[in-house]
Amino acid sequence: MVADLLAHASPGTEEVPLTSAAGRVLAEDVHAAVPLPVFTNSAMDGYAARWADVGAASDSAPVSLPVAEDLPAGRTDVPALAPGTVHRIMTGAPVPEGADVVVPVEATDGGTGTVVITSSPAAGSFLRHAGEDLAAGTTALPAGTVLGASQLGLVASVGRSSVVVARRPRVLVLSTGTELVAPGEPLAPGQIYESNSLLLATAVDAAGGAARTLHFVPDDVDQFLATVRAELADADLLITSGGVSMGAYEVVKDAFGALGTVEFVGVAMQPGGPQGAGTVDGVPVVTLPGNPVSSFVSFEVFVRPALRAALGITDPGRLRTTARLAGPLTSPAGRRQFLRGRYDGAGVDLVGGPGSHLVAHLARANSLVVVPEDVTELPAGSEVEVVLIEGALQ
Ligand SMILES: Nc1nc2c(c(=O)[nH]1)N[C@H]1C(S)=C(S)[C@@H](COP(=O)(O)OP(=O)(O)OC[C@H]3O[C@@H](n4cnc5c(N)ncnc54)[C@H](O)[C@@H]3O)O[C@H]1N2
Ligand code: MOO
Repeated sequence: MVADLLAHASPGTEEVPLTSAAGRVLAEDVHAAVPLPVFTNSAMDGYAARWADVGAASDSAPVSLPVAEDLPAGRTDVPALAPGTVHRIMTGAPVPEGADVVVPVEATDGGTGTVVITSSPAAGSFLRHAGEDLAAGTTALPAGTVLGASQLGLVASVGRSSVVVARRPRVLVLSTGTELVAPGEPLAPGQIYESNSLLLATAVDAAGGAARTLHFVPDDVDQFLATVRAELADADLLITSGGVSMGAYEVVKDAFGALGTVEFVGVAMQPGGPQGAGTVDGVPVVTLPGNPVSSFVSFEVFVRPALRAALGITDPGRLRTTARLAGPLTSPAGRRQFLRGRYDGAGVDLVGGPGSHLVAHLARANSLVVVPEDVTELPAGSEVEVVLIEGALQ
């Protein structure tokens, strides 16, 4: 449902300089305007030679040859190599026509007028051939690729200074709850610090969206609706937290329920049971439960993959693996449970219990352990499905 809502919320594309493209998602195929390597060049500092001239060199029968040219990296006029001569060459310099081997400087006396070569690598050694990494005209990166360090390095290597990327969906984040107080302020009895908006905004940004946090509101339907409606026009998605369960003061459910365009349901999962989704004034809305772990897990399960799919990311889900449970667990029948875990590459330890208020335990987790609806207990050593979340293996 969230994926369907967001599929129509894709906010188009924009061209950005490569220097501000980190983390963005390619909206075009990037073609290689040049091959990689751009030209055949040396992998070693040494001497470009003809193997026929140097192949037999040894300590007991060294080969002495005149050095015809000096080729530092960046030299653009490279004369061909005449038989019976060598060119001194540096790593990255173009290999001259006629050369079929580079003899590393360590196998020579390092001479500049004449060089004495005491051994030669096999014919063809230490040449990095034009196009062996990427042929000119082929696709360097397809649309849907997330641009991290190595991808940006590649795009720069084929000469591009800008790229067309998906615009970031603008995501409004709004927490509700009369008990909430901004961090840094004093707490009165019964009050707690508001944390979901920062948690969700950070998760939105990390998923590729552009979060804007509205000042959280108390459990007052009119104030809630006024706050939302004042901002909605500039948003591609609204995420709320809190106010969706069965209590007497469920501001989100009361306000949006009356509109008839947002559906509230109980999902057979834990945490994250009470959920809502729909549109308000035509803008997609997802209403997450207020318990912080429930908000986090709901975002992971429903919103993150939908947001990333809307951005055009080829593989929008988290990496999943199977791992052996360090200890036993129990799980309620009929609900898919997402327990917090710490995965070490082989096994997974549970971090805290199933309670959806356990934020300190959540912060120590690097994975979610998925327990299917029909499983009520598992012994230590069982294989479980593990979803790797931020910070996995770190
Ligand atoms: N009688 C029932 N009670 C509850 C049910 C139920 O089915 N029947 N479901 C429980 C489940 S499961 C969840 S999850 C919560 C969801 O409740 P709400 O979405 O209405 O959330 P709140 O009641 O507003 O808050 C729940 C909890 O989380 C704290 N909270 C809320 N917002 C924030 C925030 N921005 N930062 C930090 N902490 C927050 C809030 O203080 C509450 O402790 O309902 C159960 N109840
Ligand atoms: O199902 Mo609720 O989301 O755990 O506390």
